[in-house]
Amino acid sequence: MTDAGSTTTRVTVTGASPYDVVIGRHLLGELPGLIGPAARKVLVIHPAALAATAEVIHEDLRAAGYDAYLAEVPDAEEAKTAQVAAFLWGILGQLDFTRSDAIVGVGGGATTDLAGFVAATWLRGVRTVLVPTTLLAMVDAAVGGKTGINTAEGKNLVGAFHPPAGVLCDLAALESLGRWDLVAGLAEVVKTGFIADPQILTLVEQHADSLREWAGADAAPETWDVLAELVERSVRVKAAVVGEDLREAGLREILNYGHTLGHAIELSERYQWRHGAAVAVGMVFAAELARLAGKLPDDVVDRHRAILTSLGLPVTYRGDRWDQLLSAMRRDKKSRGDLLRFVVLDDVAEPTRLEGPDPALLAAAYAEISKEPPTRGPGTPVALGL
Ligand SMILES: NC(=O)c1ccc[n+]([C@@H]2O[C@H](COP(=O)([O-])OP(=O)(O)OC[C@H]3O[C@@H](n4cnc5c(N)ncnc54)[C@H](O)[C@@H]3O)[C@@H](O)[C@H]2O)c1
Ligand SMILES: O=C(O)C(=O)C[C@@H](O)[C@H](O)[C@H](O)COP(=O)(O)O
Ligand SMILES: [Zn+2]
Repeated sequence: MTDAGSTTTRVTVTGASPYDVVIGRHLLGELPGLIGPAARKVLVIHPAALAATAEVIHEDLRAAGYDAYLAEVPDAEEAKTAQVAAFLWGILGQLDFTRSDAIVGVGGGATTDLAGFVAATWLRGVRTVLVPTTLLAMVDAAVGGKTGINTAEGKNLVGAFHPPAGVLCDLAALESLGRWDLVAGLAEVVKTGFIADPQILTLVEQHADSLREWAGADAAPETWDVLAELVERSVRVKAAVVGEDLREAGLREILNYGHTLGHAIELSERYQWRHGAAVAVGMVFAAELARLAGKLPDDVVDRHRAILTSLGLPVTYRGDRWDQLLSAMRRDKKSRGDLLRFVVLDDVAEPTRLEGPDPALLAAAYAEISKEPPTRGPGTPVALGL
């Protein structure tokens, strides 16, 4: 237990409908204020793992005078399907939800992506408040209004830009978060460091051991303090970027660093790898690509491997999947026609784009990160990607 994050920080995301990302502890009391007086009905969407938190929210909202309802959805990527979205549309329809009503998403990034998507599409858009409960959702998924679901062909292929009315990052939620989910969230934190905030990289390098061994409620106060600073720094970067470019016309693409290959790996693994683990491999691939293109110095590529490995994140992927991965990467949202486009770095905090790289360059970069396919013997950890 700790009092880290006991002070409340508000980061405003600017744009047509500005909103606050609130970071602190014991924030649920802020929910009615964010939902606003116009709503009468509120649907609280959550996975089973967050049932107790969702029930507290449900009771609070009822006490505040709302007609509140709970909808439990499948865990993790199982939630990000057209079938689950349709299940929720059915509930909203049966409950006569109108445009003045609201949706609350409580959970990790998969839940907030789904809840945001359902809010974006119900009656072409209703108010949504997000309560992220994983590190990854606090620093990235719940902020910025990118919502979506997967299809059989790939990750997040269906979605909408629909900013929330507010985001509550209650750090106390991280007390119950498992070690590998914390580490997966750190991959996006490290991404933010490489694209925009070198101090994040320094902090992670200094505290990698205690972060990797995340002990939740039993973590040392110093580890909590570092985590609170990492959340705030990451949210500030994300807020600044999406405040300037909500619809990913240009600048926002930098947040996709490592995701071109990362999403292809997630598809290849049928979503049994954590998102952050796939993005970790994707960042090393992007770094190798930039190095081979004569952009990125060797030491920055080495720094990618060192920092990700120190957290226990993967930096290689099986060598026998290249054709499949290349084909999946063509459906990346940054592609334009036949042109594959990658976010790469010229240096730390100097993101740029590499457009239409030579296929031989891509294959050479992949050779730098590929390894033999794993043997699935007894004791081989599967399904983690970590
Ligand atoms: N929209 C965006 O801008 C954006 C950004 C980054 C990632 N994403 C998406 O976010 C998803 C990954 O998010 P994630 O890493 O949070 O995964 P997740 O939502 O699958 O959650 C990981 C696991 O943690 C559990 N969990 C959640 N909160 C918990 C808590 N407080 N205590 C214990 N267990 C808890 C969940 O039930 C789940 O099993 C991916 O679908 C990715 O595409 C979206
Ligand atoms: O907010 C963004 O923009 C991002 O790209 C953040 C990513 O971490 C996130 O995984 C996002 O969902 C990827 O978006 P996509 O457009 O590549 O599906
Ligand atoms: Zn991501």
